[in-house]
Amino acid sequence: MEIESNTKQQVIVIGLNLKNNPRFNYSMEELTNLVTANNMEVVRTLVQKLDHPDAGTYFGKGKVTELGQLAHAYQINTIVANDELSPSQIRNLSKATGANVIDRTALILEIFANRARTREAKLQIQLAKLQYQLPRLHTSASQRLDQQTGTSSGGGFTNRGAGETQLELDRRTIGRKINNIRHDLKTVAKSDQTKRARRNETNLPNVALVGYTNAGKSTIMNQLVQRFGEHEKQVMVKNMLFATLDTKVRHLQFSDNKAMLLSDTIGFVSKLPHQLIQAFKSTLHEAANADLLIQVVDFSDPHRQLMMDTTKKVLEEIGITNIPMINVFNKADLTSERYPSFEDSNSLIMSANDSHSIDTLVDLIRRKIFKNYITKTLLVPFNQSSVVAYLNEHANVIQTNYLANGTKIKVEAPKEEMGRFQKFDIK
Ligand SMILES: Nc1nc2c(ncn2[C@@H]2O[C@H](COP(=O)(O)OP(=O)(O)OP(=O)(O)O)[C@@H](O)[C@H]2O)c(=O)[nH]1
Ligand SMILES: [Mg+2]
Repeated sequence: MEIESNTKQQVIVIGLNLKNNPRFNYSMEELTNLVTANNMEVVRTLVQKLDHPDAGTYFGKGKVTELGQLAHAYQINTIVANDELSPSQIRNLSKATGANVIDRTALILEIFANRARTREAKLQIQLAKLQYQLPRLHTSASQRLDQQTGTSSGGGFTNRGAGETQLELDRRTIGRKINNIRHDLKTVAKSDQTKRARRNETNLPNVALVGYTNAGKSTIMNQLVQRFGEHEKQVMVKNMLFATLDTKVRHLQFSDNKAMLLSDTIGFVSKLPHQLIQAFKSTLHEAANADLLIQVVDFSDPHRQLMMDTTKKVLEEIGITNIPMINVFNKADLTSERYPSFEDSNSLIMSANDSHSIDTLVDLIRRKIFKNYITKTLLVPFNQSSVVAYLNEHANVIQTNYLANGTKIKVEAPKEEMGRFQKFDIK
């Protein structure tokens, strides 16, 4: 549900531009989007150029004073920092400004906590939050963060009363909770593995949509499911960061009896908290096992190259390398670019809302994943009609003729599959 803008919590965002980082503006813009995604509103932005963050207060002394004055003048009681801060930086900055200080990691964890829907996603985010809180147990800022999160997400320790939660949070309790969650996650992972094994048995090509959050992955998934899958299996699309938090796999069936599995995955963002990397790893099995990755990029975003770099980095971080990838430069309808068109043979400029674009994308995907298909003409004796029936059901039958000595059938199938019918081969 949307909350009216006047009820949004107003915040000041702060960031350090270390050594004139060329990605700095992009990361500040991203932070603003993350703040908005967490139903808060950026009122002011304050940045400082430094070579290193101040070990005690993140910003340098003069800037901290300026921040305190700004917070006072605008009556803002929450400050969001663009980096992960140490517990003492949070404590000192909070004390010096009189405001609650949240760092980028806590913000992302908070968004995830509010979005998580499935049991696995909820467990993963609880685990990440506990790992974040463990070294911060005694900071006043973490108390406030606990109080905020205590009311916002379901499941686990967070749905108890805020005061009670704080009292309970000693290291031992957290340690025990972490163990319990790990145990629960193993059980969930086991049932997922079974499902995955069942899917792998089908031997279908696996294609995964990956990329930066809000690029249009789920929209593309829905367009493809609508045409080639079961209509009712649409996934959620929303104009917000991290709309998708769990991988969804759909079976797509083409009219020529070829089929594939398509996975929609969680979106990426830069400087992903390391506590969340494991969560990403476990929800990205499908991408890790894919035969083809489709990287979806918001082509209308001026930072698209940095977003692609982010995707590359996150994929590397979670160990997904060496899988063939095509690029979909989506949302071209918001630009003056002609679409659908190819930037190069692996990069399609398109719009998910345009059916011609979707056709072109499907062609591209099919060219990549059905490379191993070959066409043969077979002559199957009439007493082996089950072979003809099998081919009609599982392969792409292009032409059938009934001759005196059997059924002549021109058929397209994967090379390995075709080997089984070699004895009927007449060409
Ligand atoms: N104009 C335009 N909007 C698009 C296009 N594709 C997607 N959108 C919109 O972009 C927003 C995000 O789309 P999603 O499909 O949810 O994006 P996503 O990549 O799945 O995002 P996450 O799940 O957060 O990673 C939605 O408001 C879509 O309607 C497009 O080609 N053109
Ligand atoms: Mg999505």
